[in-house]
Order: sequence, then C-alpha cells, then structure tokens
Amino acid sequence: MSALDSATVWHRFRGELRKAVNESTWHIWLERMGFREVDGTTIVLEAPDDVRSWAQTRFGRVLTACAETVLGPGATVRIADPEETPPETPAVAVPRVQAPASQQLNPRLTFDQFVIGESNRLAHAAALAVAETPGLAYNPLFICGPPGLGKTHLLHSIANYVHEHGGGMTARYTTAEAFTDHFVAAIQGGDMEGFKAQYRGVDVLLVDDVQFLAQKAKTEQEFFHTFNVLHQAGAQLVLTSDRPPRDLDALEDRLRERFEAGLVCDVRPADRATRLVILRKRVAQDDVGEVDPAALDLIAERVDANIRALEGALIRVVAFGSLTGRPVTAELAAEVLAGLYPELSKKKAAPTIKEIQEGACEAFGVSMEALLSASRTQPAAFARQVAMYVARELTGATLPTIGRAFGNRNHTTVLHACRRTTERMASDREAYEAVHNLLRSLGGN
Ligand SMILES: Nc1ncnc2c1ncn2[C@@H]1O[C@H](COP(=O)(O)OP(=O)(O)OP(=O)(O)O)[C@@H](O)[C@H]1O
Repeated sequence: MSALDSATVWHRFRGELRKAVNESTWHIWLERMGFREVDGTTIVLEAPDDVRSWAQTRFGRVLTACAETVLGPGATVRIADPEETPPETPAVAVPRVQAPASQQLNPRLTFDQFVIGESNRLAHAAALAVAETPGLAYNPLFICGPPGLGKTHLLHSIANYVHEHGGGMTARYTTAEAFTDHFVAAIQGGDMEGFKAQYRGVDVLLVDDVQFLAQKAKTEQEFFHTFNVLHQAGAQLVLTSDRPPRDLDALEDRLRERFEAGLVCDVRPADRATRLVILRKRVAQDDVGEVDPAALDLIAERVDANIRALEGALIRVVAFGSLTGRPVTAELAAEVLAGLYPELSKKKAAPTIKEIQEGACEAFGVSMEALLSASRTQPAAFARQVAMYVARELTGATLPTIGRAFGNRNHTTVLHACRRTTERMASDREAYEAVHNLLRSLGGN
C-alpha cells in the first residue's frame, strides 16, 4: 500500500468515526487514538490503556463499521499498545505517511455550523464561492484576522464541502508549520518527489497561518513554487494569516504580491448578537443540558475577545454547574466569569507562553525544569497539561508552537493535554479551581 493510500484510509476512517459518535465521546475517548498502519484489511490504531480497553468493549462494532465503510466488507480494526512505538519517537514504527493532526479535517467544521455576522460576512461568502467553484471565483483567497475568529473553521468548511460536493476533486488542508516540517522531513528522507506529489497534485490547497513561513528561506522558496504550479494549473489556493499580506514584512516581496493578487478579506471580532447565536448553537449541538437563556446572554455580553474564548467560557460555566449540582443560570455564569474576563480584556496584551509557564509553576509549586521535562509524576504532569490548555486559550499560539515551548513536545501531546484538562475540569472540582485560578492570575497581572 502506497504512502498516500494509508494517509487517505486514516483520514476517511477518522472522518467516519467522528460522524458516528457524539462530541463528548469523541473528545474524551476516541480522539486520543492514533494511527499506526494499514495491515492488509486491518486498520491498526494505537491508544493508551484506558482508552484501548474502553474503545474495544464499547465501540468495537462502531470501529469495525467505520473500517468497512472505508476498506470494504470484512475490514477490521486492531488497537495496539503505544508503548511498543512511543508516539514521540516516530522513527521506529509510525509510518512516515502519518498525516500531522493539522492535516486531518474536522468533519464538524462546516459552512452549516458557521454563524454569519457583519464581522465575517465577506470572508464566509468568499469561502463558499471558492468551495463551489474552485479556481474560478477568487484565486488566491486570503483570509486574515486575529486568532480565534473562525479562519481555520472556514478552511475546514471549504475542504469538507469539496470532498462532499466536488465530484471527486481533492482538497488538502495544512498549516504553514506542518508544511515546513513535512518539507524538512522530505529533504532529510530524500523524498522530495513524494512531498511534491502530495501538495502539487490537488485541486484545492488550503494553508493556515502563512505568517509562519516568514524567515524560513528554503521553505518559503518551496512554497512559492508550489503556489505557482498550482495556480498555473488552475487549482484553488486559500490562505490565512494573522495579518494582511502587506504587513507580512518578513516574507519575500514576490510571495506577498502573489498573496495580494486575488481577494484579501478579513474576519473581525464578532458582535454581541453573533456571539449569542454561536453560544445557542453550541448548547443545542453539544447536548450540555439545561442552560438558562439569560446565562448565555451574560456570557455573550462579557466575553468579547474571540470565539475560542467564548466557547471556553461556556464550557467552564457548564462544568461549574454540573460540579456543584447547580442550575446554569445568569447568576452562576456571573459567578464563574466574575473578574476573569474583564481583567483579561483590560490587560494590554495577552500573556506570553513564558508568563503562563511561570504562573503555572507558582500555582502548582513546581520548578520550571520539571514543568518543561517529560516527567509524568505529579504535580508536574498536571501543571504542564493545565499550562498548555491555558496557553492554547489565551495566546492564540498554534499547537506546534506550544509544543515546542514545552520542551519540544509534539502537537498531539498538546492536543491531548487540552482535551484532558477540559475533561478533568468537568469532573473534578479541584482541577476546575486550578485552571480557573491560573486564568484569573494571568488576567489580573
Ligand atoms: N462564525 C463562527 N461560527 C461558529 N463557530 C465559530 C465561528 N467563528 C469561530 N468559531 C469557532 O471558534 C473556534 C476558534 O475558531 P478558529 O480555530 O477557526 O479560529 P482561527 O481564526 O483559525 O484562530 P487561529 O488563528 O488561532 O488558528 C472554533 O471552535 C470555531 O469553530
């Protein structure tokens, strides 16, 4: 089986599985499974002990059904012990074809789920237009704006739309960081042809956070060629960045000019009415139980920084309600949010990852050395997970960037830490308080 085949099988299997289970089952359990290989008609996954036994007993049938949808009747799934191939030493047995998490599409990020308001109307319309007629509407489409305002959501929506309605057209989502890592690995592994085939053979290429291409001369050059080959072939390019092309000072002029040649549109912070619709939609979809509409009004009113923070606030309010057995009312929401968000928004700039790490060391009484180490002993391991979660929420840094700042750990470790922290907050009062206090202390600085 070729490298691309394995990646496609994994991609489709994951998409099927994600559609087959509800959001919390996915995040708490199944998302933690990694891909190892396709062995004949068996998809081999790997997962830690707790997930492995749970997934096998509770979800064996669903896993098999998803495998059969992808590979045909008789396909099976085996879940292996990751200890045989530690996830952070991929050189041994994890196949080089494994798509970085950043390239895996989230089937739930679709146009249907995207709430349109004044702040994102143009970006949404342009994204939908390129999804419907790739290469013909605006090319490239460049979407820019601060973190957490839906740029990644729009890229995934385009890719999901093309996969579903594109009549066999192919779309590839990546981040500039994953592109860079992949390029470096291809050079080291002497597989530039394989690398080029993966990026230059698609109908739609979606690249998130292109500001990270700056000052990586070789990658930038390779990206420039990829861009030109695709553009000349009539393929669609969609790019996002935290700022408009003209402000990407560190990029070469020729690339900046290419970025500006199509349509540049921005996403801005959502207004209150849009924030409220987003919250209502999340409550309905995630099946979080009874939430008083006045509580949503209050969260929409208070949390205006970005949509990621808005969703984080909703999770915390609901978690607090369930931990204390209290109904989720405006009063409870006010209690949870008290002091936190106003202080955060007053603060001149978001805290840096370093400041978050220092805050976590102080809050949990661990040394910086322990926090950045690979040690799994407590309290360092929990402090590390919480600090990663807070960094994801407050800094807008990407998963690979956060991973690097925590002793060069990979992005799946960060993702796992964020999920684990959310999970613990919902079930453990002490964990909840720890996260809340750390967020508060950083906001109050
Ligand atoms: N208009 C919207 N409707 C519904 N959900 C939204 C909307 N905008 C953002 N979100 C949700 O907010 C969260 C953050 O959005 P997203 O990751 O797309 O932001 P981003 O602009 O790409 O940020 P970053 O630059 O940090 O990657 C996601 O869960 C996304 O689904």
